[in-house]
Amino acid sequence: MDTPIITARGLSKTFTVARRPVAAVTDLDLDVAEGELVAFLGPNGAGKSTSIRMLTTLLPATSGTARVAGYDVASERSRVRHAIGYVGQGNSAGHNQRVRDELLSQGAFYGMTRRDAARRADELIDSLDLGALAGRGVMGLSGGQKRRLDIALGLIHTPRVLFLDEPSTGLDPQSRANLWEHILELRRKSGTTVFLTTHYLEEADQFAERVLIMDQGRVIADDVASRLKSELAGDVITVGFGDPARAETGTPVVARLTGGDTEQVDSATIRVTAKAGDVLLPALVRALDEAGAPAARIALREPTLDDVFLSLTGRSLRDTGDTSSPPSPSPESAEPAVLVPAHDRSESR
Ligand SMILES: Nc1ncnc2c1ncn2[C@@H]1O[C@H](COP(=O)(O)OP(=O)(O)OP(=O)(O)O)[C@@H](O)[C@H]1O
Repeated sequence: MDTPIITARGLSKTFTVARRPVAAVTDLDLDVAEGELVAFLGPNGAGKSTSIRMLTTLLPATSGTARVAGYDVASERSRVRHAIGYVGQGNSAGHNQRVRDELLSQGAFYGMTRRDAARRADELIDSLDLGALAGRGVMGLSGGQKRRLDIALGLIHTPRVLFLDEPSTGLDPQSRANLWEHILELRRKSGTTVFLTTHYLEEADQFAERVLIMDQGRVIADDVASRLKSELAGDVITVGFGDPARAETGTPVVARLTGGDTEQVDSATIRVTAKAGDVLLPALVRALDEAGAPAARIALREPTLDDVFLSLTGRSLRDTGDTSSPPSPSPESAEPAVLVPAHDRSESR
């Protein structure tokens, strides 16, 4: 990798809650290349937002170091802030300006001339499909429209890196798909590095070039989604035998061929996980026939990132947190949706 645009070494954050230490992030090591699209995936409380908030200078680390766009997040905060865009979990609902004026104000925060800000605002209005809304008040926008505006606000100063904390949480599926189209299009055009957190497994799987899975403050997997799935989880094979006696005869055959632990679904159905299950299936069918326990039906499901999480932690991502609705932010973490360089409200923490 050429000089990474984001690096972290041993980055850690411990909060004190009711006089007890809470290790939110432990020893985060990270290298992100310029132009990469990286997703942080993990259950509620895994430490994703805390990591992003440290990388964006919103929160000082307890220990460790990080550099973003060539600058140290602790000693060169202002330079980091000028080089990055940050869109947090909140949204811009509280603002009462019109959409285009909101963008111009954001440009002014970054010290842009009015002319430059206007040119860039119009560019973003165009590429984020906000044209019909440019003269509308921010308050009246829908959730998806507000998120698109947030992203435009995060990009007004043409940052090299864009951090998005759960950009699509709370949006309906159509607005999520639309938002992603815009994120991908922006990337295609500008090559901006995008680092985001999400609860949605499918999003990370489909759009991220690299997925970091976080659990209990630690990164437990870091690779392209397809390799995580093929190497850390297997295909899920479900074999239905039609009757329990046949299942009893067939189960050891399935276990031997797949080398996996079989799991009983019901008295006549078992499930097992196996690598390259599609290659295994014909032999499995033959072996069961020969053993006198022919399968009545066989289903094969390719692994998901949830299976990866399950194989790494023994828990399902879907059980460990609500993946469909936004978590309520703790009062301590309440902050603006979009970072502006003038606000240093997290400095003292
Ligand atoms: N400001 C804070 N004060 C005290 N504890 C905090 C604070 N912010 C986060 N934590 C704790 O740190 C841990 C990690 O939280 P964090 O918000 O980083 O997780 P997350 O993976 O982003 O979760 P979510 O998906 O719910 O946003 C949790 O135990 C959380 O309660």
